[in-house]
Amino acid sequence: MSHSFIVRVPATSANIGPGFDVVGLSLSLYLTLSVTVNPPAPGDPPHPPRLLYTGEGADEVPLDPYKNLTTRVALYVLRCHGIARFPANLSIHAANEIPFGRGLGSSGAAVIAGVLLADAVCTLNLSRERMLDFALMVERHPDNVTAALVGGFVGSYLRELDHKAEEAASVPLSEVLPEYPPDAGEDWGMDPPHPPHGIGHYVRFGWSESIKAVAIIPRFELSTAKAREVLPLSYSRKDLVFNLQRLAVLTTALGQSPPDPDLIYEAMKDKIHQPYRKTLIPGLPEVTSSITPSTHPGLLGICLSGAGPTILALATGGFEAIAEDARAIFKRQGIEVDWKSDPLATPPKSYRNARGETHSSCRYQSAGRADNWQVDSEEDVTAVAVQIDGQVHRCGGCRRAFCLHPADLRRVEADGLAIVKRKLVLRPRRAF
Ligand SMILES: Nc1ncnc2c1ncn2[C@@H]1O[C@H](COP(=O)(O)OP(=O)(O)O)[C@@H](O)[C@H]1O
Ligand SMILES: N[C@@H](CCOP(=O)(O)O)C(=O)O
Repeated sequence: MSHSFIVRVPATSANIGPGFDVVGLSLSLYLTLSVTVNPPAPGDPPHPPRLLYTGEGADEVPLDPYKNLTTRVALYVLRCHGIARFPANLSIHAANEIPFGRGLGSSGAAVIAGVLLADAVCTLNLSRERMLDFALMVERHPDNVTAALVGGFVGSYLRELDHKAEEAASVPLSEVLPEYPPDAGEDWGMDPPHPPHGIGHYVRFGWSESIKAVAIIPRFELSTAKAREVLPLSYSRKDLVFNLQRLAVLTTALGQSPPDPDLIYEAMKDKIHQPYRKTLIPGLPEVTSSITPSTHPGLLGICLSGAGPTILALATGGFEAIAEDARAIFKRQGIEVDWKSDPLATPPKSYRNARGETHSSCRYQSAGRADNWQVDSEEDVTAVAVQIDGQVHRCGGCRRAFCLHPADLRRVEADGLAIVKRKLVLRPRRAF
């Protein structure tokens, strides 16, 4: 019988000003993998994984599963579990809404999608923590991958490892994800470096429902690696204290209702990365200094998103004026931008399963096991199976239904997807 499931991973905005390499916020733009494993037809040899890619990055992303970031990460996770290859007759359609190299966590999402793909396709039953270990072997700052995996506004740190574990976690990326030569045989790249256990630790902060995000996205790419090269190796105590003071205030201030613009605007300033990146992003200092809560009512704070060049504004209103004025500043520098606000907004609701693990909200909630969900909110959850392109999709874990929060259910309905099975489950206590 054929088996299909969907993995859905959100974009993220890292740093939020002072939280360099520490905080991340998931956003409502997604990388979605529709995955099908078909049994081989009698007499047909099993075919290798087929990758189809649409949306952002489609013209540049490799479709060879041994070269594509998501499938290479999946293969790395499988090989750490002694599984040499993907299941036969695997087809993956990646539909991507996250632009590459803009500071919206496209690579973090691709890495998390690879870990979730491996987990679902070979039923590895990895815990959230173990998934994070694998992701952190590839993307070594935890801010994006953690927010992409668990959803919401999160802070994370990397545990201090003992010498042996430190060595294991510091192997060059080329050994974790080796480039596959064209003649790579089945055993090639086997026995990769395994991640130490418990590398990353995180906490989710509160988020005021009235705060929305506006992303102002310049039409040029800036690789995160390049934007990290311009950063110094050491900082003055004054600059470190400047950031620490603001970060401590920011993580609580963004959860308060109503949010306080004066407190948040100042708390989103930074002296650790943005001043050094302004050479790569003409217009950055003008945008962050001239768009303020007094010039733009509704604005709470404004910063570089991740390594840039996207600008992230947090606001309760006045989205268009913020974005259009930022556009005018960039235009004077000869840079065109696109901007998105609602539904690029509140972090998705998250769900907790019986083991207390939280999952980022997926439209079809399939990025993990859907068994025995405990729901964070008091709202009802509906279990559905949906039909996409004539195929019925169910949860990657229990394969019986997706568990949808009402907002996600409305989105499924708005997308016009055929819901082939539906059951209302009020705060489920056991698998259905
Ligand atoms: N969905 C994807 N599938 C495969 N590779 C991807 C995907 N998303 C991003 N990448 C890779 O990651 C690169 C961008 O990563 P990076 O420079 O860290 O920028 P950012 O994460 O801010 O978008 C892309 O150029 C591409 O090589
Ligand atoms: N903390 C990192 C975050 C990079 O995020 P990305 O979305 O640009 O990949 C940094 O600032 O370098």
